[in-house]
Order: sequence, then C-alpha cells, then structure tokens
Amino acid sequence: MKTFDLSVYLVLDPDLCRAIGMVETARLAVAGGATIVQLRDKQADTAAMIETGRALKAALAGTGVPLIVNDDVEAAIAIGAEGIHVGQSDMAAATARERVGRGMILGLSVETEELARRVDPSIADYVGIGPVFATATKPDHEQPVGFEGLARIVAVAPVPAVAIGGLKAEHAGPVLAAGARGIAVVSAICGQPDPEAAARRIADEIEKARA
Ligand SMILES: Cc1ncc(COP(=O)(O)OP(=O)(O)O)c(N)n1
Ligand SMILES: Cc1nc(C(=O)O)sc1CCOP(=O)(O)O
Ligand SMILES: [Mg+2]
Repeated sequence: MKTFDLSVYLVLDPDLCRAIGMVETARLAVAGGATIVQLRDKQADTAAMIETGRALKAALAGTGVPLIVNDDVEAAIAIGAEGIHVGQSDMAAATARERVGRGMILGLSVETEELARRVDPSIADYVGIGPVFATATKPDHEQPVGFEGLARIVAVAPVPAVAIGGLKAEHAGPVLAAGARGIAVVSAICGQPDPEAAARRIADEIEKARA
C-alpha cells in the first residue's frame, strides 16, 4: 500500500550533513518526528546513490517512514526505495511512472500554477512547490513564490502538496494555512547541532498549526 505523510519532509544533502552523515541525520530526524526522507545528492553517480540509499533504507527499516530518491529512477529501483522525486528538468514524470510501476510514490516539482494545473494525478502522488523563499541550498532555484504564491499553486494542484525552499519550523503554520500538507526542509535539519530536536521543533509546529 502506498501510504505517505508529507508533514515533516527531510531532504538530505551530503555537504550540509557532513558532520554526522546523511544516514545518522535521517535516523535522528525520524526519531524527532520526520515523516518522509529524501536522498538528494546532486554529485553522486547511480552506484554511489545505491550504496547510500541501501544504508538509508536499512536505517529506516521498521519506522514506517518512506525513503524517496531524488532524480535517479534506476537507483530508486535498485535500492527498493518507496519513492522517486523528479523535477521539470529531470526524466519526464510519465516516463518515470512507467519505469517504476504503480506501487512507488512519485513526487513532482511544480513552480507555477500552470505546471500544477497540468499535473496528472494518475502519474504523480504529490507535488513539491517552491521555492517559497530564496535559499542558498539550491542556488539554481526558480523565483520564490512566497506564501501567497504557494496558496495559489496548491489550490490548483490535483494531488497533495509539500512546500520547500528557505523554510524553518516557524513557517509550518503559514505553510499549512496555504493548503500544503507539510514542510520540506534541508538546512533546518541537516547540519543542525541536534537534528532530532530540529525535526521535533518542526513536528511540534505542524501539530500546533493543526490543533
Ligand atoms: C520535496 C521536493 N520538492 C522539490 C524538489 C526539487 O526538485 P527539482 O526541481 O528536480 O530540483 P533538484 O532537487 O533535483 O535539484 C525536491 N527535490 N524535493
Ligand atoms: C531541494 C530544493 N528544491 C527547491 C525548490 O524550490 O524546488 S528549494 C530546495 C532546497 C531547500 O533547502 P533549504 O530547506 O535549506 O532552504
Ligand atoms: Mg530534480
């Protein structure tokens, strides 16, 4: 069964996670309340993605937290990951869906209302919308959309949305108010002195916003 919870979406980055590593960061973040984890390593080849992905998969075993692989469909399949995330410049979502089959979670990045309207819910399971704010983590990001832009894009997306880009725990309230199901972060968890506490802060803010 394809179940996933976008509430606290950790996107891993090998440079920002350097001090304790991506696997330990993920383990701690999940202990703090991360609900979904993405392996994102823009420098790694498929073999390296598979090696890290298998270690992550082992670390997440038994937690119920799905592992999503960024960009690399073949690595996702080899890892036995629960999902794949593709953007507008990656393998086309329809092609990725054909390759991974119905059972895998498929996330698709959309940066505009036009792109969100065109999402086929038989192909994508969720959309990642961003950047909400400018961020140094992804220097090649598109124009920030802010909370108002986020709300406009969420409103026309036919699948659940997670917001990304420059987000911190204190943004959980406005992100949920804009209609997104959760908050995706890199630097708010990766490289923080205590990734477990950092994830817990986000989970607490999400819970507060839903109360
Ligand atoms: C949850 C989530 N949302 C958006 C993205 C960005 O994907 P993409 O536009 O393909 O950019 P890269 O991450 O590949 O640089 C994401 N990874 N995750
Ligand atoms: C991976 C990614 N995708 C983005 C998008 O806008 O699609 S922004 C981003 C990086 C988000 O990092 P941080 O939480 O440190 O700001
Ligand atoms: Mg991509």
